[in-house]
Amino acid sequence: MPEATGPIGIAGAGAWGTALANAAAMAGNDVILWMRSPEQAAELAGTRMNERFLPGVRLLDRISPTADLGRLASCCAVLLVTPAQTTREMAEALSPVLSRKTPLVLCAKGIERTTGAFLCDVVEEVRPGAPVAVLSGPSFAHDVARGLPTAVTLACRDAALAEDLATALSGPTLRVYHRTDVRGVEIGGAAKNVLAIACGAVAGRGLGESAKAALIARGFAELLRFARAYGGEPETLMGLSGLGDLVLTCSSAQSRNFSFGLRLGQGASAETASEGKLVEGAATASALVALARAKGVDMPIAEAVEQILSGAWTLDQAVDALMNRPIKSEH
Ligand SMILES: NC(=O)C1=CN([C@@H]2O[C@H](COP(=O)(O)OP(=O)(O)OC[C@H]3O[C@@H](n4cnc5c(N)ncnc54)[C@H](OP(=O)(O)O)[C@@H]3O)[C@@H](O)[C@H]2O)C=CC1
Ligand SMILES: O=C(CO)COP(=O)(O)O
Repeated sequence: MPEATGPIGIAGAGAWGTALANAAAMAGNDVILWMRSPEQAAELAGTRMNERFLPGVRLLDRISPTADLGRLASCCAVLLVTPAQTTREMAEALSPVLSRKTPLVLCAKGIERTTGAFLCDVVEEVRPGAPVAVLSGPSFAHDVARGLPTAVTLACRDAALAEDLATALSGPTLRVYHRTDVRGVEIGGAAKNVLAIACGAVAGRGLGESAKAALIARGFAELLRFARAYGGEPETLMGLSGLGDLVLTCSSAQSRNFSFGLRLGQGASAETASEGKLVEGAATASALVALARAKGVDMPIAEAVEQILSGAWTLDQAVDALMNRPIKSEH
């Protein structure tokens, strides 16, 4: 990354984009925070608050909110923090704005639903040869924005760039580790959301803490199998962006994926359980399961989530199906 040659750009001013803007500013960077709505940009510039997505958190002075995508042209790196399913359209919009050398850091967690493509591959299709990185790990936006201690992983195939980006974004309360295993890091983030829906459903149905722990452990086995089949390194999945994020998301009602599952478990329909919030696991489940099937990877928990979301199974049928699988060796 060209050192200190410009501000950090953030595309997307939802909860995570806003939290990352504050974290990047706290790490000593000027930050340009882009959002699509000029009204929202004016409000953020005036009040220095993002009440809709991150209530109670003040934007640091080094952050410039804008609705002008062209302002990101001056940035030394841009973090893309819009929902996973908007990655292609955002990469296409950013492509003419950014220099070929500007790294795009993907912060969404998911798989493109319509094509089954990993998000890095989507971006490489749109910006062939331009640097792409992934930031993922256990990190609730509210925790990061409140300056609570958090650790995440940033992966880029270019090891030196991964280190530069991790260093630039690390601050007093956000610690960014770096890796070159882009695929492993993005798989961890995408798959844990689907598994968190299952954990939430178990909690919502009152099936007990033991069942939840079993789901986390067996879900992690699924994650490892899937990652191995698609070229992720097992060590990555054992780290922050795999096990770390799986445990966080599967055990807290702060997670939108877990809460969505919780409401499913309490009897809500898949249509109403999101309560209008972004639930990345629901958007990614069918693509994850299709990719698993294509390589013969056994992912019974992810399959059960997909069957519930598609309306093919009730939650009770899913539990029966999981409990009545043939007895086998654990590993
Ligand atoms: N929240 C968290 O704790 C964390 C979230 N993430 C990941 O970050 C990603 C974003 O999540 P989060 O910020 O929480 O989501 P939010 O729902 O809080 O915000 C989504 C943002 O994306 C914008 N957006 C939606 N669609 C488009 C589009 N088509 N073009 C441009 N902008 C768009 C929204 O703008 P508008 O208001 O105009 O619709 C909004 O600013 C997800 O993939 C999530 O998994 C990762 C780690 C932590
Ligand atoms: O990814 C997250 C924490 O690491 C946020 O999870 P949710 O999208 O489920 O809220």
